[in-house]
Amino acid sequence: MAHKTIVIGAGLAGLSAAYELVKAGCDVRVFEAQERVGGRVYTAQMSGEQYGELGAEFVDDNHTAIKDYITKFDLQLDLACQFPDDLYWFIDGILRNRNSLSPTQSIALDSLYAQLQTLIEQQQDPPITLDEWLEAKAFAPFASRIARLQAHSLFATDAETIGPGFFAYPGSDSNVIMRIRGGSSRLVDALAKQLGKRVNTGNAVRRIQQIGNTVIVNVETASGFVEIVADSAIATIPWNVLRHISLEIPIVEAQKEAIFNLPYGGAVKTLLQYPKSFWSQPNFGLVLLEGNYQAIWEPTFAQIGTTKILSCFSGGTPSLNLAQSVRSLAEEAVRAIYPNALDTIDCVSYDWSADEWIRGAYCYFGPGDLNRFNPYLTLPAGRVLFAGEHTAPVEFRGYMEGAIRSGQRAAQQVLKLQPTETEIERSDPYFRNR
Ligand SMILES: Cc1cc2nc3c(=O)[nH]c(=O)nc-3n(C[C@H](O)[C@H](O)[C@H](O)COP(=O)(O)OP(=O)(O)OC[C@H]3O[C@@H](n4cnc5c(N)ncnc54)[C@H](O)[C@@H]3O)c2cc1C
Repeated sequence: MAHKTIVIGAGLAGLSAAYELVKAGCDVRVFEAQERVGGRVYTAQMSGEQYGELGAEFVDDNHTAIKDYITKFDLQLDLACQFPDDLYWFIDGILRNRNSLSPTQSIALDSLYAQLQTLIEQQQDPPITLDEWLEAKAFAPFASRIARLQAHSLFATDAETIGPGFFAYPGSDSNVIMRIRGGSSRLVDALAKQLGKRVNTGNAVRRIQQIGNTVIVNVETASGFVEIVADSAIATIPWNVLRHISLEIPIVEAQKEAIFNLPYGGAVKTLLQYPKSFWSQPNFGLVLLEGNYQAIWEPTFAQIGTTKILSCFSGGTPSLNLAQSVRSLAEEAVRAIYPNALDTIDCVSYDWSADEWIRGAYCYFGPGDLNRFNPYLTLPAGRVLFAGEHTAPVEFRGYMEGAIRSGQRAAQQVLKLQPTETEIERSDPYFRNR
């Protein structure tokens, strides 16, 4: 009798875990609260057969696990940006990239990155916020502004809350970022197709219990609550959602504390569609700016059609104050850089903090929490394993790469579990014939 595993959540972590377990011969069922799979991967189709991403978009060159799946499922990658040339800062009304910074600005930035690198090398996790750390180190004002901007645009949080120990991990020092041709959802769809009817959407898990060696998961379906029994479970849902689910499992206090306290930033992504291009450089690039939206780029760079989309990203506290004005505020952000911007023809926007099954953008670590929580992110709680971007190796947290790696790691943890008594009983002819 095959080992039975319940996977909770059909984002990239859950789908990867399920896919790997099915390949290894396990009996897997995936329960997803929403009617669609993908979680924070969500491609929006816009007019003219163009598309943009409301969630995850960029694939870094060193993101090998996602690139392996992309190859395996016969998907293609398109170039999005090359660094340093395509990274711009719009500061004090001037659009600059690394080549056009003043010597003083360059030195300030080099000094910031060198100090952050030292934090990584020495595994330091100072018990102060990034804001306090910037003050304490007396960086030049330009470097501090860039760091605060990156807290919003990359980590979806504020310099006043994130710890410098976590902020130091920028994810990758990749020179190239790419995107999946046809949209990130293509990868989700490919994984879900492999799993077929094992994936149950519109099924929210409300309780996870372990009794003896059996895991019992309570699921809310369209026709009421059902209890599903298995040998193990993998919970891939964000911890700010998991903390609202009843957990009756053997879990150590420190891990519970991490589940209840791991913070998530906020993010809104607003896609503006324009009748044609109006910017100067061939690749709009990745433009970081201060204000309501802190990053703008063009997902249609390698797409066919004359219409163009700009992705406008708002992270941290500013993202919580956009309310109903997303379109006009995003248009305003674009006009700040390009006063001759055309009128938009379409707009789609998504607020990740308002999604009750995600409740934020991605996890971040407050002062001193990186070293405090790290040992408990992947620790099994009895026969319940944890996956999701928040449990990935630190440099891949907040990325699709992290979600996939975490799912693959949790699948390996399941495979290492000893057969339960139920399994032994089921496979023993004496028990089978009784
Ligand atoms: C705005 C934004 C931009 C991003 N940009 C990038 C990028 O450019 N590149 C990149 O690599 N990454 C990016 N990311 C991060 C990336 O999207 C995530 O790291 C990754 O998709 C997380 O996958 P996951 O499986 O861990 O979680 P999720 O995708 O959140 O999956 C968890 C699933 O669990 C479900 N769920 C929740 N509660 C329950 C329950 N009780 N019962 C059943 N199901 C439940 C949810 O509905 C969800 O589908 C971005 C994220 C956001 C929000």
